[in-house]
Amino acid sequence: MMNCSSRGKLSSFFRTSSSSRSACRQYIIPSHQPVRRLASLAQDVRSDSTFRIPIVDFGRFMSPNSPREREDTANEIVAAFKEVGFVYLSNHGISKSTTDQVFERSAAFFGMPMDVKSKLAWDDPRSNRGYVEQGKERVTQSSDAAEIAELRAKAPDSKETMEIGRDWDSTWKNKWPKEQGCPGFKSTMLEFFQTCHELHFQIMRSIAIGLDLQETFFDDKIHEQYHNLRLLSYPAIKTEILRKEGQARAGAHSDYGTLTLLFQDSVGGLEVQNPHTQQFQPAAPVPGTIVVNVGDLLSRWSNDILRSTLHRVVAPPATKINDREQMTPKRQSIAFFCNPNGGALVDCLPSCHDSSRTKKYAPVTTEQYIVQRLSETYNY
Ligand SMILES: O=C(O)CCC(=O)C(=O)O
Ligand SMILES: [Fe+2]
Repeated sequence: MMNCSSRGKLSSFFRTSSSSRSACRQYIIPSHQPVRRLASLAQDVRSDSTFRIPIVDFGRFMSPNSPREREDTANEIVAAFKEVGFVYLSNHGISKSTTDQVFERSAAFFGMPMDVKSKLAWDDPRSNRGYVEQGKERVTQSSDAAEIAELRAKAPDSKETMEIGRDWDSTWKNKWPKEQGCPGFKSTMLEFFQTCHELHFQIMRSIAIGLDLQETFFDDKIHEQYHNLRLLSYPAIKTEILRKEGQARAGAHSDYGTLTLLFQDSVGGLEVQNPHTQQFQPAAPVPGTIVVNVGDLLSRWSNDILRSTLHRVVAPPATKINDREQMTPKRQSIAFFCNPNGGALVDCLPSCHDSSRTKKYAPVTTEQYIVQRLSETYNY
């Protein structure tokens, strides 16, 4: 597997890809020279009937046929993030067997008895590690403590999660279950954490190119793995409960960091707000792809040129249990929340402001920003 020190040897990373296309190509040394260009806005996603989250073939970035193809792919990704804030990435280099194994170990974790999981409880937003039982988090855009507490009491998110951070942090320790309680859990999650970190690193390179920055602009600002791997489990629930006013598996929210890599099972229910009409549209699972979306810190870094788009998880088409009642099946997803380094100062990117577009936000460090957001939405 690739690590930070072997970043140059990307072809070996992609040899594990299921894509024969990427497997047989040679990695091309970055040749991008920044050129100032005006943002081009696609027009075809602006009505609800044409709204779509584009599918981008990331193999064309990682193992391109020409430097031009690589740059075109970077531009496609950035265009999607400007317009929609979301893309589906295909040929991303993470194999199906890897994600199957992560989903399987995640299901085994949530299947453990509650008293075992409770001993691993999440208890501090600075750590952001551990098990979160149903009702503890209410994702929302509100930052008013009283309003969030009321929402949490009335309509808590119907999900449980397990949060995992970098394992070598000197201050904060991951809360691992005992090996015999959930065999292979820790090693599977640690390997996946590294794999997702590496993919984030490459997507950020594509964003640098698409924003006319040096390709390596973000490298030393995102290499410390200040990320959060979140395993999500949404239990089966009567559909009528989910359809009540304000109820959802996860309420409408944006994510906090640079990018989120989202792996979902086949159940569905994820919806993304069309930023042009404010209507929520399904982001149905597309086999073999990862959903990637921009978070608030990257949006802020780019002076809102890249969109951090609201999304939520609601009831997908339901299964009937009798004439009157329907059941929404259980659902699993895995979100890898990518962040800049904790101490990185997120100040407007050089290519995102000039005399006609001034800086909208004060600089903030990643740590200040993320801890503030987490303390607002959790009850602990
Ligand atoms: O479960 C999903 O599909 C999305 C979860 C999500 O958006 C989040 O945890 O931030
Ligand atoms: Fe999210």
